[in-house]
Amino acid sequence: MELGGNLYDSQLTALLAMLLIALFYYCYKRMQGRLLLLPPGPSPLPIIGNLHQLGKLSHQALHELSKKHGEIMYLRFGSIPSVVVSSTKMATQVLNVHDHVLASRPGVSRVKYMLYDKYGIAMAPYGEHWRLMRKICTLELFAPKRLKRYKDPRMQEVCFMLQSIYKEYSSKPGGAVDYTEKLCALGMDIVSRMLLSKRIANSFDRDSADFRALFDETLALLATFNLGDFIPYLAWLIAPLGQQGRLRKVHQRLDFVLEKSIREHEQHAHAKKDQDLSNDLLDVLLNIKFDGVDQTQHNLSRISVKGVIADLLTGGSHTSSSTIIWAMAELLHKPTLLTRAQREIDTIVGDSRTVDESDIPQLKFLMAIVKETFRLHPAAPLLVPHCSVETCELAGYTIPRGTQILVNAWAIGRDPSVWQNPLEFNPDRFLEEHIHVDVLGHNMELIPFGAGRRKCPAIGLGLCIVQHTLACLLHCFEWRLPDGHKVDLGETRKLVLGMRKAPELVPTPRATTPLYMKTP
Ligand code: HEM
Repeated sequence: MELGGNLYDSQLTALLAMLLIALFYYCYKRMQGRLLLLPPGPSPLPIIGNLHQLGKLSHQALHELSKKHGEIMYLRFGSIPSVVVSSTKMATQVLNVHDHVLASRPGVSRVKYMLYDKYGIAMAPYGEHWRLMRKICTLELFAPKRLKRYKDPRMQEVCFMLQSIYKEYSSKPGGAVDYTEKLCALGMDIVSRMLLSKRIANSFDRDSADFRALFDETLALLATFNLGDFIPYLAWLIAPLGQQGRLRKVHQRLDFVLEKSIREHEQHAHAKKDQDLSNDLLDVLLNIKFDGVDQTQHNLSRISVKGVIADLLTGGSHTSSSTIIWAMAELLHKPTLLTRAQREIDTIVGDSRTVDESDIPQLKFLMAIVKETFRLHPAAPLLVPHCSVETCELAGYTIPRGTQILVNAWAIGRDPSVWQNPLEFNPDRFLEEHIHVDVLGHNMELIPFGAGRRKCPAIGLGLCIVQHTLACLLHCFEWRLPDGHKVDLGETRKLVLGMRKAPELVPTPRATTPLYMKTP
């Protein structure tokens, strides 16, 4: 009893001490805020700051707040000082004018546990390591020559998906098909074949099935809201029981699977060289040598190889599929657009072959549909958080060092001062008034891949997967909603921006459905 009482007293004292420290820190930050000219924003509460104002769809909540507080706002998420920008002008300041000081990433404890923290690319702080990783991605992994080399596996995966839609149609003509799961599997398998030469979604081998389950668990854990990420000094107190342990366990399993893949690749490296077999991206990473500070040649460290692979699987798998799912939903919502897109594809491609990636530049309306989808439904509505490496001035306000910067690409895509009838899905705007706007980061009004130093290094690949897959779906099948159904364009936010309820769709093969698809 005595021992229990003492333990209780000491826990209570520790808690009170923590709360006092938190209160002191809160007062100190408020005073500091008054001394510095910080951007305007809603008043924070002690300890949690503005977390209570985020809701489930933080991009929407921040958009609403920006209507009141302006295009640049200062908030605190727990103990994380944050600036949110919501206009083309401010995005230009962040991603172009001050890009060199705002191109770092904030540390998030879950990423430390789950992925490889600063050793990969996506969450690496701005500095030498990130520069090296970025160079490798740009010159080695996603260079146009390399992308061309992986065209066949991409085409095979798209055909595999179309075939599986046809199979499901044949087994229950007139019934809805699970096309969203097929698209998610497609996104994963295109990336995993490029990276590891194997499918992790559509595979019957046990290792791949384990990999997929593990990967899904990793993504789910990364997407879970965790108060401890925002109030790290109280994380031990508020983390759900056992969560840290679970994160560590999943990471250990992921590490084991990646380690196994690396060992297999190392074992086959010599045989591949001898037989001149084509390399996957893991082979490329394992073969990379770079100049160390002492001008000697070093291999990329093992933890960096695993970090980059984990980042590419995470960043590359669901981004493309969610965009295609949104595009299909918008087209079913406005079937005249769907028919127009099919007519265009039929004219360019005809009915004797499937769409090839090289057809895309001629499919102007299809490209406009994809841009319009990116405008209204960017997969990463707040991009990936940036962070300031030093104190700087933005639009006359002070942005202290270590501030998290969020760019609300979702809000910018709906800004009525840029887009006429912004909420209307109207691809024609990209054939008329906004014909010169691209998604490559040149035009700040449309930045689904970000812009500046940290923009997505795989824009070419992401765009190609979305445009080509969408064209194939429209070319091979007629699509309709089940009788009595309507499209619900509500959102949900996991790691990427998804549909609250993706519509069920019923396919019917078209005259253009290739014969090979119909043969078992
Ligand atoms: C439709 C598809 C995609 C979209 C919309 C998309 C979007 C984005 C966005 C918004 C960012 C953050 C930009 C910023 O911080 O300012 C990003 C970063 C990144 N993306 Fe993508 N992405 C897509 C596909 C892919 C694919 C297929 C891969 C790889 C296989 C990939 C790998 C990465 C990586 C590694 C980063 C981090 C770059 C860095 O921090 O330097 N993405 N992407």
